[in-house]
Amino acid sequence: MAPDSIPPQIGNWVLCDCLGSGFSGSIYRAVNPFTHQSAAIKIQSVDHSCPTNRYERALYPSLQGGKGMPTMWASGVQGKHDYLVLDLLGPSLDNLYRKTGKKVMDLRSVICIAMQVIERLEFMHSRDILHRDIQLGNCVIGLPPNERLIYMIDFGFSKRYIDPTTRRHIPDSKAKRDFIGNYWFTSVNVHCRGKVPSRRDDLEALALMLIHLLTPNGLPWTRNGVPKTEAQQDRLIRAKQRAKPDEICRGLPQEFEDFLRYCRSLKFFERPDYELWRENFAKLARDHGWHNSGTVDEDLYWPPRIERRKVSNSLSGKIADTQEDAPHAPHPGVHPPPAKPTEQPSPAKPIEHPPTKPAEQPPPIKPTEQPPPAKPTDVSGLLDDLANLDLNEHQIPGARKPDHSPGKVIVLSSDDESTPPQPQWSKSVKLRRLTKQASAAADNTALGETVHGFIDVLQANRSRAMTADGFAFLDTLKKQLEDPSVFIINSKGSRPSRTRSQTKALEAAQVQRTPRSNQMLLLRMKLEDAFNNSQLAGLIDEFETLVQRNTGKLVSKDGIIFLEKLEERLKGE
Ligand SMILES: Nc1ncnc2c1ncn2[C@@H]1O[C@H](COP(=O)(O)OP(=O)(O)OP(=O)(O)O)[C@@H](O)[C@H]1O
Repeated sequence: MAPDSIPPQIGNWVLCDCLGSGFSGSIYRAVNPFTHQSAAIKIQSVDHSCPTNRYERALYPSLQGGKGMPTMWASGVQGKHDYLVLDLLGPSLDNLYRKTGKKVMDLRSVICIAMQVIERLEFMHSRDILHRDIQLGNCVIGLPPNERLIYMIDFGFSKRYIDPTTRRHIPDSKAKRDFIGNYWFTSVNVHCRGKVPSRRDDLEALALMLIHLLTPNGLPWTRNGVPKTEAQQDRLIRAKQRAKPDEICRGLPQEFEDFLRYCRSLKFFERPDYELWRENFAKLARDHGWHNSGTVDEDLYWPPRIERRKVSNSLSGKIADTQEDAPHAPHPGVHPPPAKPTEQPSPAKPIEHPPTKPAEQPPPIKPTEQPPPAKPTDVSGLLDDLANLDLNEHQIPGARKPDHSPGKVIVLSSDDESTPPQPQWSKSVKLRRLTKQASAAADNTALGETVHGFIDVLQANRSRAMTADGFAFLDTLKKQLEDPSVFIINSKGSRPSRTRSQTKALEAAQVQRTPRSNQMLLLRMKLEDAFNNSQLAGLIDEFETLVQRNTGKLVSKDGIIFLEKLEERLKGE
């Protein structure tokens, strides 16, 4: 049952058991009393600092109808609760893997996962969307009869990489950026080098996930759990960056090392050859005598049926591990603490959106019933395995345990937020409030207002130093501006571009100045020339980099002028 702070019914959906909670909120099984349809409802406080439900809501329509993409049946805001109603699905690969109690997963299952997830990513990418948080917990299987199908979930960090208006790929940037993703599988380029994620990075995360599944005790940098201090994070980054493909893939079929190398060889803009890699993995399966695997995704056996001789052929030395029935060594990692909803429900009317396209849906069940058990199939052994799996217990995984997943990470900055001195506190509170306002802003004018408030806060304090809260505010601003599917561009926001001679005059003026203020001046010029929200977001990114480099992260007078100009641009003044 939902806690008191969450109403027993949201929209047309009566809440039942809690399925899990994560970074952004909680997920409940829910039933529509009128149609008896069951679904999963993902609930997030509208005040959440990272409104991932809003981002997901904007992206889900583009993914509807795709194989292994959950259907969004409804969504809206009721009182303080932002909700998405999604297909009810089964356990995640993480749950299933741990349930087997093995140290490695059998090769056949890993190949099936590889082929299915490559297909999912191909589909997402064909719809212009990057997942950006590939991990075991975000791959789930369906409920019977779809228990062999892997679904992708959690698009809270996803992003369009093709601008819907210009149809251009997002630009690469040399500016160091904060990392979004998870500690374990996010690619080296994104996690360790601060690069902009693109299609290649989704695939690299998959490659690392597959290698992790085949490695006793997992990838080397995952063995100490999720880093809690900055020093631990740095150590993890170094270990990930240093690990050579041939070292982490030692003893595995060559395809896995080749796949990792292939992902790392891709250029930022390059389209991965999904078909080639599905075929490579299908061939690997055929080489092991798993002939049906040519048709790939129908062949996911779960939990893995260990075919001893075949696995031992290719994974010499690992077979002993796969057959071990000893209690499973904990699979290291950490989950972010579950978000505890604290808001009182409000009687506000829910806004429901009809689903774009109905998809395979588990048969409707009454609120108190458990979903039906797996039906017998003619695939030998599958039934036994599913019976052992105890799906009833695990299709409703409950609150996820700590220490089992790479968790979701948004590193905002290295600023120390702990125990701020007293005068800093009110600055911090104000900045957080502004961040909330920015994330709730519905147009550029409202965003401009928050920039105005931001300038006031910076100037009202004796120090114009940027704190972690300040960077968090700018990051929210960027996120709003970067995502055209979420954000509405203010029509007054466009402005005539400067003439060539004006630009020349400005360029001439800037050489008279010091190099750092040159850069800030240049940024101001670019601000005037920017013609869409996404460009403004890029400039805020550059602004942050410049401020980071300043001694004490001070915002210079030129920096304040930049912010004032930004406010003007947003308000269309
Ligand atoms: N459609 C669904 N059906 C059944 N269970 C689900 C569904 N979606 C999510 N879950 C469960 O809830 C958990 C959290 O879901 P999700 O990853 O979407 O939320 P999140 O708050 O973004 O979590 P995270 O912190 O992992 O990013 C999942 O791992 C899964 O166990």
